[in-house]
Amino acid sequence: MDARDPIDVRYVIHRYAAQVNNGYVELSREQWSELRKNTPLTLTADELEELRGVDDPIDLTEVTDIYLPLARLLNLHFTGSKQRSSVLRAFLGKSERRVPYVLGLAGSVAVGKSTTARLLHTLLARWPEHPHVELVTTDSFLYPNAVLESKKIMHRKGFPESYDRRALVRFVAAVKAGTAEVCAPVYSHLEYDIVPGAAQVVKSPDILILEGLNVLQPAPPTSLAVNDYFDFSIYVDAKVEDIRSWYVERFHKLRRTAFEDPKSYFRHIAAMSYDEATKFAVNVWRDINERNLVENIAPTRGRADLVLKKGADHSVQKVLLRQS
Ligand SMILES: Nc1ncnc2c1ncn2[C@@H]1O[C@H](COP(=O)(O)OP(=O)(O)O)[C@@H](O)[C@H]1O
Ligand SMILES: CC(C)(COP(=O)(O)O)[C@@H](O)C(=O)NCCC(=O)O
Repeated sequence: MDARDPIDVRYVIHRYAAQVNNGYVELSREQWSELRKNTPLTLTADELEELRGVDDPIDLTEVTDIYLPLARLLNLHFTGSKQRSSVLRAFLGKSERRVPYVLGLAGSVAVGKSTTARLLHTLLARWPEHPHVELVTTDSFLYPNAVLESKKIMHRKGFPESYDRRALVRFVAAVKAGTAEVCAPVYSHLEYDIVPGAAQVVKSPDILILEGLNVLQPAPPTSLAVNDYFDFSIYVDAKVEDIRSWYVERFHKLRRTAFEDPKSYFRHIAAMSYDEATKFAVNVWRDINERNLVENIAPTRGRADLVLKKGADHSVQKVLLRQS
């Protein structure tokens, strides 16, 4: 074909545009919020108060504009995957089997993943078909501090090597396979460690939400990654400078609340002055969390099906949705 052929030129422009957007369609907050259509708000302000994380200013407008369109999209996608799985079973001449739908949720420390995860947990469980939804955070699969210390990687908590990746993959595979009860360990933010002997029992959910820093990390060669089991994935994104200030502000909030608990790993921080605590938080952010964000987490953003881009005030300003 002649390179100057107008059709060919359009094709080239289309290819270029797709490359620029990396396969995503980008929607402004206004465009996205219109996609709520008639999805009902099933949450009260008091219930939202219970779900939001420390220092997360989320309100019902954010739920209506951002999370209801997302719940609608997930409902359509969930229905589509159920149909695809039925078609496959019918083709194989096998009886129907419920295959759990797995939703991955990634992003930096302090970006607000846990609020998003808890909110989706509640909204999805309130769909008319009342699916059984379970939420698991990947901190459950961090190695205990004693193991991190023996590996000399205590300062790398949250980096890919600080997780028992195989145990996490085995856990998700067992849930996906329809196992009646699958146990996950339990992590305590207060004690900053795995709780010995404690377990979260996941009982054959219709939907599993798996939230964590590294859920979009690719697998080493010849291994499987947790995201191989995902039906849909979301990355919560914001500017590094904004997340840094959210981390430090939250640290000060925790200093006056959780850190005052005698069981808190960070109880010595409660006795520090404001300036000392700021210095401590800024150092932890810079040496651990920002480094992990830049080196490991942000590079996985392009693997997500949907990216929620937050502005400095924590509200979602843009949504990127993968088209294919
Ligand atoms: N040291 C801490 N003590 C008590 N709670 C904490 C501590 N660090 C984080 N949290 C809480 O744990 C949850 C997960 O935090 P994090 O991993 O930073 O993810 P995100 O902010 O994206 O939800 C949040 O609800 C946060 O408020
Ligand atoms: C526990 C975390 C690694 C998050 O784990 P996730 O559930 O995302 O796998 C993180 O909240 C954390 O504690 N990071 C270590 C550095 C810090 O204390 O901020």
